[in-house]
Amino acid sequence: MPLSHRPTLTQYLIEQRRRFPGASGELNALILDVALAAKAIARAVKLGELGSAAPATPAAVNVQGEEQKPLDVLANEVFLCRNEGSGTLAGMASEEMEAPYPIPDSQPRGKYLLLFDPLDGSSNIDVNVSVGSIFSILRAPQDVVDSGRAPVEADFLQPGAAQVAAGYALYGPTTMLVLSVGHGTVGFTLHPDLGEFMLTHPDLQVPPDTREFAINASNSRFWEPPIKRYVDECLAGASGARGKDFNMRWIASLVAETHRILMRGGVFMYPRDRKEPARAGRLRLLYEANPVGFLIEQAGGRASTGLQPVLGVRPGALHQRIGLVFGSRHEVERIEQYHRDPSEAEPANPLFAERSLFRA
Ligand SMILES: O=P(O)(O)OC[C@H]1O[C@](O)(COP(=O)(O)O)[C@@H](O)[C@@H]1O
Ligand SMILES: [Mg+2]
Ligand SMILES: [Mg+2]
Repeated sequence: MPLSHRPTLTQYLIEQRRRFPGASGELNALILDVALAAKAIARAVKLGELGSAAPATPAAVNVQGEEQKPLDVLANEVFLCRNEGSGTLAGMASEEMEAPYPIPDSQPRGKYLLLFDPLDGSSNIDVNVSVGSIFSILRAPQDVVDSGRAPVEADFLQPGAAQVAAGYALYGPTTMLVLSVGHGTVGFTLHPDLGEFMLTHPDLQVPPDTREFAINASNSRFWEPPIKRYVDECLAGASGARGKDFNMRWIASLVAETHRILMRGGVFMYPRDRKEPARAGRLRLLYEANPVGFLIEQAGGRASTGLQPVLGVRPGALHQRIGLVFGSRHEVERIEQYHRDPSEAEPANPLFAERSLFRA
């Protein structure tokens, strides 16, 4: 399609509002501010060592107990500054901050809550591999809107199914914005000269079947039996129970893995495991699992904890972690089936078990 005919993000949002009159202009304004934040972060990421994101000395540690990269801090600041004055928000919550961020009294308040992982996959920055930003938009509870009080943690603890919109920006060879406002999942590519996100992927669909899986295999000795079984069967390939060969990928950047799956299918697993029994998983429910789950399900895929749809989980804490499995529907359903049926949890064939590469 010629560039002149491609809708911009603004045109797409206006068109959505015309087709689905329930969507308000406030939501559009909020999404455009998030997109502007993404453009600023994309610019900082592209400058790399030439940019101004100075290393903290000593290295800062965030509420997750993880070392903060300078770009984590900068991306967080950009999200806060760009969105606090939008007039669309009652409050924000970030993976990088312990408590919710109240909108300053000097700024107008709105009816939405914005939750974000300002820079995802930040362990990849130094090696120049794709990173991204993930965001989730919820409605603030009515009493927050009516009273104008600052939202507290409990106001953010809504299941993923309640999301009004979710998306991510991917800072890769091209900068992309992938978005769902609840009517499918679409992708925009940032035109570097025009500075506009142009609609390039108007109807992303995750194919129901795949021969590609992604998991951090260094954790294999901690996996629970259903995941061990699934991965062993993939590795056994054409000679095993599945009767076909599989390919494996691991980028260690959730945004990049999600994007691959939206482009060509696949299954991603960061399941609950026995590595740190007190921790329910690696990924954060509110900033990672829910927005990714929303995008994947809106594209016809499936997102699960292994035991239940992730979008149905009622959060218990702002920084709650969770096991996550998502992607091509038939594979995710198979993994859920392995979780439901403990008698099937270990492979029956001893020869197959012996051959397993990842058996502890
Ligand atoms: O290093 P691991 O254990 O493979 O974990 C990788 C996972 O951690 C994350 O990087 C977590 O995100 P952050 O960079 O925002 O902390 C995910 O993007 C990715 O899937
Ligand atoms: Mg992350
Ligand atoms: Mg992060």
